[in-house]
Amino acid sequence: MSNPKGLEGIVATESSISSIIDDKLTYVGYDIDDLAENSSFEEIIYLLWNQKLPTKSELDSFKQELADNMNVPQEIIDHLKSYDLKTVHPMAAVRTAVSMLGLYDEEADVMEEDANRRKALRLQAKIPTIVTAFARIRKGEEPVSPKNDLGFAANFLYMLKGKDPVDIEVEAFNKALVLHADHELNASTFTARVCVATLSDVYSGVTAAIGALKGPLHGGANERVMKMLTEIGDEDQAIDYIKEKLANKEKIMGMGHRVYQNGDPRAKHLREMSKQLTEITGESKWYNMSVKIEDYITSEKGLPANVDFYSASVYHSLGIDHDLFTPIFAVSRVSGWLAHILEQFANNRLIRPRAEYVGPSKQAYTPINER
Ligand SMILES: CC(=O)SCCNC(=O)CCNC(=O)[C@H](O)C(C)(C)COP(=O)(O)OP(=O)(O)OC[C@H]1O[C@@H](n2cnc3c(N)ncnc32)[C@H](O)[C@@H]1OP(=O)(O)O
Ligand SMILES: O=C([O-])CC(=O)C(=O)O
Repeated sequence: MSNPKGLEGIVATESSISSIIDDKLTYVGYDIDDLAENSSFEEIIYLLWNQKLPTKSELDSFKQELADNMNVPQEIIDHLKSYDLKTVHPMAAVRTAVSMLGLYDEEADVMEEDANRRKALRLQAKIPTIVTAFARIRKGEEPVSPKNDLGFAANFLYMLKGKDPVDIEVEAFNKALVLHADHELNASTFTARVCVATLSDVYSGVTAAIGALKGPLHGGANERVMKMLTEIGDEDQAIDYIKEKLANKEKIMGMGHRVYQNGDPRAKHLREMSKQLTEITGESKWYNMSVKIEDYITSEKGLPANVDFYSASVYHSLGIDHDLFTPIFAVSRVSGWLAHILEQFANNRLIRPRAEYVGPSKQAYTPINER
């Protein structure tokens, strides 16, 4: 039995949602560079779920449907308020609240395609409300209801900060959402597909995926990148800090990728945004430090920056708390998870690989009082 560690290189399914071929990323065949420059995040969700770009009227009504579904049940807000607000990580809060959402959805266990699509829309619309409500509650502030006339990216920033965001913030945040939306069979998407392939429900699939995204080898890296930059503090200290980490065999967060050999095509967009935004905030040191680290790791270890590396200084420049970076990843990636869940249901078979047994064999059983 062949057994590549971490399933490296194994093709586990067919998919028509996104592809990574020769270091190029496409969503439904559209190059990520074109989408990043031109699309709204709502257009991307529509594309991933329907395998086509929307017309203007399709997009308008899709945006309206999302805006109409953003409110979450008061019971969930009350539940968020009941957590230990000093210690609970927002990613754990979101994972729990998304699972709870299923309890308040009458269609949670209805398995028809139309019902699954309706649930997908409700989930996509409500996750930003959950993330921003928790962010405010733990600061002693009341959650802010979404504004029906704002787009998805603007609404997130509005609900987070309680004031209308400026255009450059909305533009940057929208682009970050577009860049994080889907990524072939990454660990959290695979988790979602494995979960629903048992014919479990959409809420279970997304809850499982959030759990997988939370880890530092996956979506949790973006928060750790900012922790590292903050620890370094001064750009002149960056290389010494990195050398020490490498000498201790520690990984540099935001660097390296299982699939890309010559660089993650999303990183250059985030790098440019980081440059622009840190100039505006007067904190170019975060960008300069990141460039130094990237150059060093790339030349010393041949490892490219991944999507999590520059997103850290982008979100920091937007005034977002560092432990919200991974929940924001989930706000975007849920669009991809849901697309994959719908695709899995459309052509389902249980996902059940094998393990190569390497434990002891032919053991003689010893009764408990003789051990
Ligand atoms: C959205 C995302 O999920 S993007 C990824 C986010 N995660 C991170 O940024 C965490 C840091 N990066 C990593 O841990 C890895 O590069 C991963 C998890 C992304 C990919 O890992 P894998 O393909 O499994 O590679 P693996 O971890 O086996 O590393 C291979 C070699 O490169 C080294 N390496 C890989 N990434 C790094 C890194 N970031 N820093 C230092 N060394 C690294 C490993 O130590 C290992 O070296 P060795 O062969 O001498 O033992
Ligand atoms: O594809 C991966 O392994 C991780 C990643 O970059 C993503 O999920 O965006």
